[in-house]
Amino acid sequence: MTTVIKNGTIVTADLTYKADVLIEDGVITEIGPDLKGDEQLDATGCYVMPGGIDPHTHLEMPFMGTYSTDNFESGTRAALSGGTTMVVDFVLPGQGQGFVDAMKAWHNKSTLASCDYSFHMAVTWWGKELFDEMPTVINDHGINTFKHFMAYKGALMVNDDELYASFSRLSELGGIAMVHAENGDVVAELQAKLLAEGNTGPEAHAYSRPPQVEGEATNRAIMIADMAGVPLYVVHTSCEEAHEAIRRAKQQGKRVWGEPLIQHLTLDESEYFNKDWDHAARRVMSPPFRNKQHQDSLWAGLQSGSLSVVATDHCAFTTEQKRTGLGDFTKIPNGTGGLEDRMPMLWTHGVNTGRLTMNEFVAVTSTNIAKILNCYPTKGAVLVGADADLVVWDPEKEKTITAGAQQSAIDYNVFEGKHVKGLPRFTLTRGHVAVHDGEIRTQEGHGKFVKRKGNGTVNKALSSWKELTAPRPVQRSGIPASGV
Ligand SMILES: NC(=O)NCCC(=O)O
Ligand SMILES: [Zn+2]
Ligand SMILES: [Zn+2]
Repeated sequence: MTTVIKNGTIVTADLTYKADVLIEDGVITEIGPDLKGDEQLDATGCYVMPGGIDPHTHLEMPFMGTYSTDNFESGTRAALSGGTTMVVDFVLPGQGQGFVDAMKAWHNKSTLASCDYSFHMAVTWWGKELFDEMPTVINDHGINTFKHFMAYKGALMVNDDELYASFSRLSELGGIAMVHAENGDVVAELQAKLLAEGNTGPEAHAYSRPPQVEGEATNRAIMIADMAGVPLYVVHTSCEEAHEAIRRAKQQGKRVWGEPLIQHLTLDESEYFNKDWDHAARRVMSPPFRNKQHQDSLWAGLQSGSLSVVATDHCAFTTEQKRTGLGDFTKIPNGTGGLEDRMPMLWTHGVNTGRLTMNEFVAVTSTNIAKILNCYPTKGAVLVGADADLVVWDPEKEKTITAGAQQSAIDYNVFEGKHVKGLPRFTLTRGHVAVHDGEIRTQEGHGKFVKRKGNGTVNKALSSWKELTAPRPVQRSGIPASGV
């Protein structure tokens, strides 16, 4: 069966033009005028764009004594409802657990997915077993990105020697290093001090994680990655201090990308001062929301290209789960939702305000990350041969975000009451129409795992440069280089 999207305007990261799109067996087979298909989707007045890719989710994640509530079923349903057609989740090995063993658990959970997905691997400890397993993870299992937590001391955090060892191995193997960049030692000290002083509420979560802890760790990760010779992707960049470090590194030719979240772009720290404990605790995430100056810095980074991708870090906990931290803010499970709202919120606050062009919107929600992760143009493109992961975007469609109407399984929404203009009319996942003019038609299990090869173009360029500039002995006449 063929499907044709008719009368729309195609918007990609670099082009805007009128054409129909023909789809067969989940793939785009023709783009042009007056196409015909068995099923017809009317895109009059709409933009036909690559479906969103959210490269940062935690679905059914074991964390802080509980599991995040959205799993691959509700999480991918929420994604598709908001125009996102691929998610990338993090495999988290336990202490002493191997990569491959941990990956099996994630493959089991993800059979519920209704859109395509991929995995990053987390490096939560370091040792010979992981050193030996890294090649098979990249070459046989299709995971080329490895995340390191510089925070969550005593749990997921790794130290600088472990960072350097893992980054160096990734450099050899053509992988990409990722970091959650916060100085976990300083955070732990600040948490203890705040609690001792009687600061127990959710606002103390923000006090314990000032921009400096993020700026310091971001800069440290950049320098360690540079010494190891590996490209670096910094997740949830939330403040000017971290952005500044990334901007400077990019200007120096270092291969570094920064990822702001839609939450940090549109919600601010005043949320933590709300008198309602539940309201504030529901918004506890790391790094915390910041003030307007930091938000302006993030927007400017997206406009100028110093920041590359907008994600969600979707890690949703119910109010009941958040209440574990009543009386002690350090026990509030860290994480917020956003999968369904990322695209409409970014369109509303980015494109509708003139901060982003439509093409920039496509770049930061889909195409840039597809290139970074090495799955472009199968994903992130409107091209013949690409997967038909598409969103038919209606710029006139409006709604007010409410938890009552959301797909996520939790009982609130951090964007509650926000009005958005710009929503999907149709969302297609490999040709299957999962959202049909407001009706959700997702198919549990339709999603497939996306394997991603290592040694992408940036790895190749960086390793050529590192080889060219590597330390070499000076040849001196009469003195053997070996010193004997
Ligand atoms: N961000 C957050 O608070 N929770 C999810 C885990 C992480 O990414 O740090
Ligand atoms: Zn994180
Ligand atoms: Zn995360």
